[in-house]
Amino acid sequence: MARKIGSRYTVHQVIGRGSAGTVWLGEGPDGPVAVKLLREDLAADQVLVGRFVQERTALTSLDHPRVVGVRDMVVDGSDLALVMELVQGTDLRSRLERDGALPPQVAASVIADVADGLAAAHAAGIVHRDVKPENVLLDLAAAPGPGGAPRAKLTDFGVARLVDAPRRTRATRIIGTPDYLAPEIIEGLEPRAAVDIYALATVLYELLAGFTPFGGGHTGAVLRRHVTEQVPPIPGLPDGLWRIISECLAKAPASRLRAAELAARLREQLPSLAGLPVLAVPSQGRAPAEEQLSPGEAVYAEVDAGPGVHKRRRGPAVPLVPGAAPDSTRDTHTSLRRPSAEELAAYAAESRAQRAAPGHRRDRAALLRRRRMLAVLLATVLLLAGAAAAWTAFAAPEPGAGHPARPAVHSTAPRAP
Ligand SMILES: Nc1ncnc2c1ncn2[C@@H]1O[C@H](COP(=O)(O)OP(=O)(O)OP(=O)(O)O)[C@@H](O)[C@H]1O
Repeated sequence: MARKIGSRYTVHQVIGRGSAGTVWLGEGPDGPVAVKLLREDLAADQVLVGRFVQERTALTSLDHPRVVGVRDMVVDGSDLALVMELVQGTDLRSRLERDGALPPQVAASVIADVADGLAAAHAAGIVHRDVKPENVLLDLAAAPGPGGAPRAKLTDFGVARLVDAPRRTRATRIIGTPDYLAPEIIEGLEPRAAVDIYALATVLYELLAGFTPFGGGHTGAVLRRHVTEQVPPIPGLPDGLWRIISECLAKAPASRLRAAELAARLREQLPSLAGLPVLAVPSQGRAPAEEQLSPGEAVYAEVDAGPGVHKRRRGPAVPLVPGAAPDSTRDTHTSLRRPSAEELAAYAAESRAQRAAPGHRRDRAALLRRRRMLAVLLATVLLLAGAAAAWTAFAAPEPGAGHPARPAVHSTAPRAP
């Protein structure tokens, strides 16, 4: 069923749904387009409509091959629509769900593409603020890159900014997707370009390992890990790639690479990654349902959408606006209470205390004891094996002497007379 959007566009068919609206396949004066029709309750929000109009120039003028172009923004009666370049392909989340982790060269190439798009946006003063696999589209109509990697484009520029109207960005709330949130956002600082780098490095980690470095379990626990924990290493990951990931996941925003540097450093690695298979990484085993929250974590594990929603990792979308029904089957933007400075300090103290706790120390001591016993056992086995070999060599009887346990070795050469 065709439907008119403004005076210039017609939409025919739904091609996707997100938490902010529905994406349609459409037609405009210059050919096919994708039209994101924002939800009615968002379209009725006058503050949002005002921002929509305000942001029009910035968003429509961002023109880069690695960014899904916003062609137009339409405000028409109750319709609020973003008209976009149509990408023939799929999004990175669907690819991850279908195939699991990607070979290192393919992962690095996809992320280098997205970093190029981010570099253009950052140069134009635009921070994305919601970089995640859902917002990376794979252009399957374009010729593939190194190792057959699909060409990637970053989308949803500005949607987080638009919906993030002033009344929703009270100092006490965070909007974003917990697994990809930079620590400084959790700590209440203004999001700058470095938050996109942190989120993109998290996506790179996820493409390589099959899971995000700090995700899993309760939202409160995820946020605490971003602020207090070190990035878990990925076994078998080449050093060059690991260094890039660690630099971009630095807790201090100023220590992270810039987008253009990230793209260049990843491309330098591509030749050495050729032919490497998908890494076999054991999962972190953070089961969402069973994880027990510490008292500190419970403090900010509170989500607008209602009790229980934050317990799911990949469940129905958490809507951007309280009360709206999620219309996607995927975890997406989350609005949650930002912890105060005191709560964060309490978190760090809790983490330290947990590490120093007698139980933790007992576990560690038991582990060390087990390791020592194993080492002693191994040394004994080696010693015995060595002794047996020596005995075998020295105690071997002379040819012809015979030995009850060992047959003599007879030479087949004719004996000298
Ligand atoms: N420009 C486009 N061309 C082709 N398909 C698109 C385009 N934009 C979005 N889509 C498709 O529509 C789906 C929904 O996109 P949308 O941006 O609304 O949601 P999302 O990013 O998955 O979630 P959220 O908006 O909640 O973050 C995407 O998964 C993608 O498959």
